[in-house]
Amino acid sequence: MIEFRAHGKLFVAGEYAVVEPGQPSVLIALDRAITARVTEGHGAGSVHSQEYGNLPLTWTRAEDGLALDREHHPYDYVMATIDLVEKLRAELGIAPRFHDLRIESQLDDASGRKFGLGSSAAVTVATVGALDRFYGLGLSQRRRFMVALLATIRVAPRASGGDLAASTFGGWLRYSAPDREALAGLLDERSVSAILDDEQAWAGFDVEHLPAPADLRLLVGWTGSPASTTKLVGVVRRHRDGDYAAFLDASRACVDDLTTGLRTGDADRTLAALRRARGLLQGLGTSVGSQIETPRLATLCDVVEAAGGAAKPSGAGGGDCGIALVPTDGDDAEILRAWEAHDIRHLSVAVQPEEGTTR
Ligand SMILES: Nc1ncnc2c1ncn2[C@@H]1O[C@H](COP(=O)(O)OP(=O)(O)O)[C@@H](O)[C@H]1O
Ligand SMILES: C[C@@](O)(CCOP(=O)(O)OP(=O)(O)O)CC(=O)O
Repeated sequence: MIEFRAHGKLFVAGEYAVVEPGQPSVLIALDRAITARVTEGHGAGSVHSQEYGNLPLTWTRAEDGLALDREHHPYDYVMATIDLVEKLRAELGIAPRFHDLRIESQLDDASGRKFGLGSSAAVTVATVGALDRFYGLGLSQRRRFMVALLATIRVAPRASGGDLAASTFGGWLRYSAPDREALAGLLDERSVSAILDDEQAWAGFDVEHLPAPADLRLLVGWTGSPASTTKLVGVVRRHRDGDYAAFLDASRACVDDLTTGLRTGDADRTLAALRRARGLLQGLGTSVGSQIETPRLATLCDVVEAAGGAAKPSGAGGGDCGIALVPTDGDDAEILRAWEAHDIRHLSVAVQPEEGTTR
């Protein structure tokens, strides 16, 4: 049996700005993953996951591609990924086979509730990885990311792909996105292989490992289910005015500072950059009239500040996780007690070490 694990993620800085091609962000991969296991299928393909309840998703082949059971399942991340990988397989002249894919997630709790740890990205990267091995496509790590992003564009055209990068490359990462609108256009016109080979099409995409912060510990708290990320990104899009350009500049400067803090092992600079990143998201929320930092996320952060650390919402906000960095000689117990008193759930996650190189 073939198995592939892909990790969850959290944004550290650069959210919202990162949806613009070339705008930098910082992310971490987490030691919680989604596993995709694949075996030979017979007469049809299937996908089993708690996400689909008791009814597996099934597909067969039609003359012009895959024939999906759309009545029971929407065209989701897994299906978009299978569709794209099958297209690439055909382009490479590899014979078609059916496969049964089994997905297992550590990114939800027992009831299937999501913590905002990047399950859509992890399931996409895990599916690409498992099918790459199943068909022997020989994709490099970088190409697996690219295929995952092309599949994601079909489902969430505005997503930055930062979560896919964290899931693919692991560790602490600096990431900026290519132009997904342009890539979406190319997907209608050209073969997948031609797009993967065209360096120009990926302008803006950059990913680089960063060292973990010196003398700082990571803490993550979950504040409850958020508003829809797609909706929040849409709200920000509709408010792109003069302030937005200033926000992008400030976000870049902040991410650059964070990058320097990490690279030079400067804990004070790293903490200061995280605080600035929190302020930028607060300002963005105010300027678009949408709450990115909810009252509970504010409490999560304030508790950490009072204990000498720095914290901010991670990702789109409106709920979900806050991320904190605290000096290693500080008292975590005090923070965790205060979080608990405010009904903020501490998630015991750690950073998943980097895998391979990003080049
Ligand atoms: N275990 C899984 N099996 C199949 N698909 C999954 C699984 N987990 C997540 N997904 C896909 O990802 C989507 C959730 O994405 P999203 O709401 O963005 O959550 P997250 O913030 O965790 O990425 C689901 O609707 C589904 O399409
Ligand atoms: C706003 C963003 O920059 C970050 C959103 O991060 P989240 O981690 O909150 O998103 P989902 O897991 O997909 O719900 C949008 C993006 O980068 O695509």
